Amino acid sequence: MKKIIIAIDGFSSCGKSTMAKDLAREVGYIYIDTGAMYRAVTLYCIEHNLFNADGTIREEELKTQMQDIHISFRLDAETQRPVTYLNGADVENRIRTMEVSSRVSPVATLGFVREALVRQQQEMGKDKGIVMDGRDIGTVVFPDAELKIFVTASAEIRARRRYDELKAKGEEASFEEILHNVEERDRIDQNREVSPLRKADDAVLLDNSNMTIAEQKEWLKRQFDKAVHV
Ligand SMILES: Nc1ncnc2c1ncn2[C@@H]1O[C@H](COP(=O)(O)OP(=O)(O)OP(=O)(O)O)[C@@H](O)[C@H]1O
Ligand SMILES: Nc1ccn([C@@H]2O[C@H](COP(=O)(O)O)[C@@H](O)[C@H]2O)c(=O)n1
Repeated sequence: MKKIIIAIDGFSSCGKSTMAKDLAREVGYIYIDTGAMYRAVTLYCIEHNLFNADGTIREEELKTQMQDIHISFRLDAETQRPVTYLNGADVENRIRTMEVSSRVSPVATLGFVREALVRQQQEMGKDKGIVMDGRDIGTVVFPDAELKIFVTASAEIRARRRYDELKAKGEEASFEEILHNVEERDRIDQNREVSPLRKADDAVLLDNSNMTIAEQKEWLKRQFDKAVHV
């Protein structure tokens, strides 16, 4: 069967990685979470004092240090889930904190950061057989992807899902703070100059506000089956 590229874009916390990961596992494709890459660069900035006290980024310093930032993914042998590594260290949990979530979107507005990460993402998908999720996969990273999905759901539903997830993990979380973060990231992602978040003209729109995880998984598998049998 021919191998294709599946680009899944959409708003923050709408279930992109859940459905992308499930599909990749089912059809034996590689899964890449590009948000994790922007989060890893943000963690690097936090740990190397590249944020000023007012929250702005020391852009020139980050630009010269981009060559020192090496991001990779490895599959956890036990969970079979991808784990994000930054310069050889497992940062999977550290990139999911509210601190990183609240600082990542400004980092992702920087053209030189995007150029470096997009280059790596294109290299990862050069042999196809990949499911990649993010904000610009169908528009910029793989404009010729055979299957493009754009996912959305109401901000309240997305924040509620993230809140429930954190609570289930036993983590402190405020619903209001999460809702604010989700809305603020959407605003920055949609309005940035470089590669703003938007639906590609040829992407299939999915509003999963009233869908279960199982339903959206089946829906995506049907889209995949159609795309590979063209
Ligand atoms: N249809 C659904 N119904 C209920 N919960 C869902 C659904 N889809 C995903 N979730 C849950 O919502 C949360 C966010 O999902 P996920 O991490 O896949 O979103 P995302 O779009 O990849 O987020 P981000 O933009 O932050 O990377 C997770 O807890 C996930 O289990
Ligand atoms: N292709 C992408 C992926 C992500 N971003 C930015 O990173 C933030 C975190 O992404 P998550 O998928 O983990 O939520 C996101 O809010 C974007 O600012 C991006 O710009 N392009």
